[in-house]
Amino acid sequence: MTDRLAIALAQLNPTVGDVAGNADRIAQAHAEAAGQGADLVVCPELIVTGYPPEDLVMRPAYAEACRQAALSLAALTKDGPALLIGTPWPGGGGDPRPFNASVLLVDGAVAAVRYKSCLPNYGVFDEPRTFRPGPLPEPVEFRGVKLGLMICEDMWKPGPAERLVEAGAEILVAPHGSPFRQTAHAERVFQAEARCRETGLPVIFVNQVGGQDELVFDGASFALNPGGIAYRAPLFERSVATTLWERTETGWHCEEDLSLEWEEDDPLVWRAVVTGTRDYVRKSGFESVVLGLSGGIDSALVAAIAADALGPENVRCVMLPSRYTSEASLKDARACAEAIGCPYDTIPIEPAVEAMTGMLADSFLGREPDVTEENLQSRIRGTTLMALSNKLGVLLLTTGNKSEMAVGYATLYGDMNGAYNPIKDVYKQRVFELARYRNEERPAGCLGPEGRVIPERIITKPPSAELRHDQKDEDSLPPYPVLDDILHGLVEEEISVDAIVRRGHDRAVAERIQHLLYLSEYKRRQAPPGPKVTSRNFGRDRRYPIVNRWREKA
Ligand SMILES: Nc1ncnc2c1ncn2[C@@H]1O[C@H](COP(=O)(O)OP(=O)(O)OC[C@H]2O[C@@H]([n+]3cccc(C(=O)O)c3)[C@H](O)[C@@H]2O)[C@@H](O)[C@H]1O
Ligand SMILES: Nc1ncnc2c1ncn2[C@@H]1O[C@H](COP(=O)(O)OP(=O)(O)OP(=O)(O)O)[C@@H](O)[C@H]1O
Repeated sequence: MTDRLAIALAQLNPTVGDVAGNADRIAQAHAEAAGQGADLVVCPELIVTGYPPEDLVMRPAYAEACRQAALSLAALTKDGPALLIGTPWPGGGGDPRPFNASVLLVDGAVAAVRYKSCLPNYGVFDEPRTFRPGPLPEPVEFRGVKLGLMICEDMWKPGPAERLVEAGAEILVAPHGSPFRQTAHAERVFQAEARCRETGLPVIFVNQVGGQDELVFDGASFALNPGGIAYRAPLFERSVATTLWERTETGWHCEEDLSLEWEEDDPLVWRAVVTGTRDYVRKSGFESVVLGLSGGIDSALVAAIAADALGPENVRCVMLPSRYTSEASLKDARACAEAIGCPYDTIPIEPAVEAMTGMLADSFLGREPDVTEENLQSRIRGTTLMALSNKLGVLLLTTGNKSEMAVGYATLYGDMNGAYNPIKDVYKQRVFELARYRNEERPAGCLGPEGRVIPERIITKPPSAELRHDQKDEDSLPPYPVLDDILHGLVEEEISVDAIVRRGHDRAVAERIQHLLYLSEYKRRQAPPGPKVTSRNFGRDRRYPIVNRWREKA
């Protein structure tokens, strides 16, 4: 039995499906932790496969490859620290779903395997679909110390911790695959404190970092003593840090090191969208991106995010002017590209607009120009940008904010073309806030320049799609503060139209926004993915039917 333990929190960035690469990442972390004098290295949930692996884990060959990779890592522990790693663990019996397991490797062998018992089935999670639940966990013994393993959701319910303390656990260890949303830190610490209070035991929380499709993992691992947080790991960065533990009269305690503070609000959201963009592009095998830079706020913000993610030299900005593009837009787009330091081209779309208009003249005979002609310009831009993507081997970023995507204010196969949308989960009001924030501060890990990156006029002028003369967004939509508040009510809060009217909104406006929200589900299902930053994104978090005649009256 030992009275001291050095436990490394390995906050790693795996790539889903890259089993060999993830095993290497674990081995590297193990070597670093060995250098720090660690006795045990704790990795995030399902680190061998990367979280969330979705239906992939139901392929027997995949689950078995993960298990084998986990077993082969035991060799590292012969002459080094022990390892706690997460992997799917096939269960047999005709059920294609494996267990979501934590494997303790000690002295070159498997010392224990424990399964996750509470499988989350809400929000973005649907684990009962792909994993089978395990029994309530029993503690595992390491150097005479009983560790209580709570795999992610097992920390979010009282049952597993209660069982573990009854069975003699001395330290609770919680490997996590917990995605970012603005409220995540508070939620996680709240749950860990609750388990700590109920059991009197300290908690080690180790989370993944990096982007995976629409999810971004912020890390933010921590150690919690019954007296409060003892250690905080960095945000959004890979880190391997060894914490020192001592057995005292009142139980195990982590030596305090609170040198790191966690940021809140704008810096957090900024780093989330940057991390999501960087990892989507890089993990998909691309180095650089292209986007249409219109002189408006949305594309300017996307260019700044992409430059922070990939370096300005890897963000190609293209102005695609039409007859409606103002002098101001031309100047603003160029000034923005210069401020960020991105390559910048101009490709006028007028020749294509004339050619398409001529081609369609007979078919459109006798019909007045309408939104068709407006959308044609957007589609010509979309096609041009996809041609650049094909020829130059760069991904196209799309730029529709959450407010626009909510009401369908975007053109299918036009400005919705693209691989990834960094601001898909950012309401328009927040777009302005983030632009102001980034002009004042460059957050940690960002590759773009210091100082102002978005010219002031882009932030202060009224938003316009410039698809016809004198067009303003507010001709078709309520002012953004009104629109965003109604949308927040309908999407994040899921409150009734009645409740929105009681909040002070006009009934006809609230009903119209609800109608547009339901109506444009078909567009959102065809929209590119983008990083989740709110409590409810369009995607896994909010699953509404496309064909839907339900409308609620105030
Ligand atoms: N239920 C349904 N299921 C599947 N498809 C459905 C559908 N209803 C219509 N459609 C199809 O969708 C088409 C209509 O959609 P779409 O062609 O996109 O066009 P639509 O939604 O009619 O127009 C695009 C709107 O977005 C605005 N816009 C465009 C570009 C940029 C911006 C901006 O500020 O960022 C704003 C533009 O001013 C206009 O108000 C229909 O013609 C039909 O083909
Ligand atoms: N003249 C243009 N040159 C290049 N890209 C354009 C141009 N006009 C529109 N786009 C692209 O289409 C997207 C939709 O833009 P649009 O100007 O219609 O409305 P928006 O949502 O207000 O966006 P932004 O604020 O970037 O202007 C833009 O973000 C941009 O990527």
